Amino acid sequence: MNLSGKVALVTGAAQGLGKAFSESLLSQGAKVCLADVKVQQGKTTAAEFQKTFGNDSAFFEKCDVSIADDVTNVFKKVKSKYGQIDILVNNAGIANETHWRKMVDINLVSVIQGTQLGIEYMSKEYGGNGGVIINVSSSAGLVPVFITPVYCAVKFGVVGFTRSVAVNPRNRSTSGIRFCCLCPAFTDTDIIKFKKDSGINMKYAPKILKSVGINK
Ligand SMILES: NC(=O)c1ccc[n+]([C@@H]2O[C@H](COP(=O)([O-])OP(=O)(O)OC[C@H]3O[C@@H](n4cnc5c(N)ncnc54)[C@H](O)[C@@H]3O)[C@@H](O)[C@H]2O)c1
Ligand SMILES: CCCCC[C@H](O)/C=C/C=C\C=C\C=C\[C@@H](O)[C@@H](O)CCCC(=O)O
Repeated sequence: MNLSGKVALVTGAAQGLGKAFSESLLSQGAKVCLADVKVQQGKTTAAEFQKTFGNDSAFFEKCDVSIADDVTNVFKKVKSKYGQIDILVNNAGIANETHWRKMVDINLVSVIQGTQLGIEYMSKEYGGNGGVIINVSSSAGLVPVFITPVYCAVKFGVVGFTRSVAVNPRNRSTSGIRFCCLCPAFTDTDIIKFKKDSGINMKYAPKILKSVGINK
């Protein structure tokens, strides 16, 4: 696919799946804003991409998606630097059942805010070019996972929210935006290196991972 002339905003892009999505977009010609709360990792990733794809191809912006002003700010930054937004990937996420309110904010509330801002910036109805908004849920947004009930709840929420926005007749007819929800299965990134304070039952987590071929 040729994405030259297109501009993407990817949250949680410093590492893991967000980094991989960004690299794929860049390799197809898009410019990418890498938004993440991890400053050092984000800067390193941006420098790596600038070296491969060109200085103006990517930039890092510090953004904690659980802070509403940070999210508003990152959209403004992309618009002022690249002039438009065509592709939005609401990807940032954590797995932590202890700090579950924070997880709801990061994994669900920020996806809702990001999608609403995406519509504001991208919809043809408001002077944008249309495009695509991709919300990253999980296979755990489709099936129950007893060791992570809150993670499951928010990922089910992302699926329900995205599907509802996608079938809104107004969005379908006039926005020019496609709304997609990704539900990846286990992928070997930091999120499945369950930290001790994550509240995720370490007795069962490795067994579930092992059942899909990941030995942790
Ligand atoms: N790896 C898997 O098995 C898997 C499977 C299904 C879905 N997912 C989802 O994919 C997405 C990416 O996860 P990953 O696997 O790459 O894990 P990861 O931990 O490697 O990456 C998550 C990224 O999100 C960032 N992030 C966390 N909190 C943030 C915040 N408040 N503001 C901004 N950025 C923040 C992190 O700094 C990190 O760069 C998540 O939404 C996750 O739930 C992952
Ligand atoms: C444990 C979730 C942490 C986050 C990872 C991420 O989002 C990926 C989740 C993907 C899928 C999860 C599927 C879990 C299924 C289990 O409930 C169960 O069906 C597996 C049964 C294993 C067995 O005993 O055979």
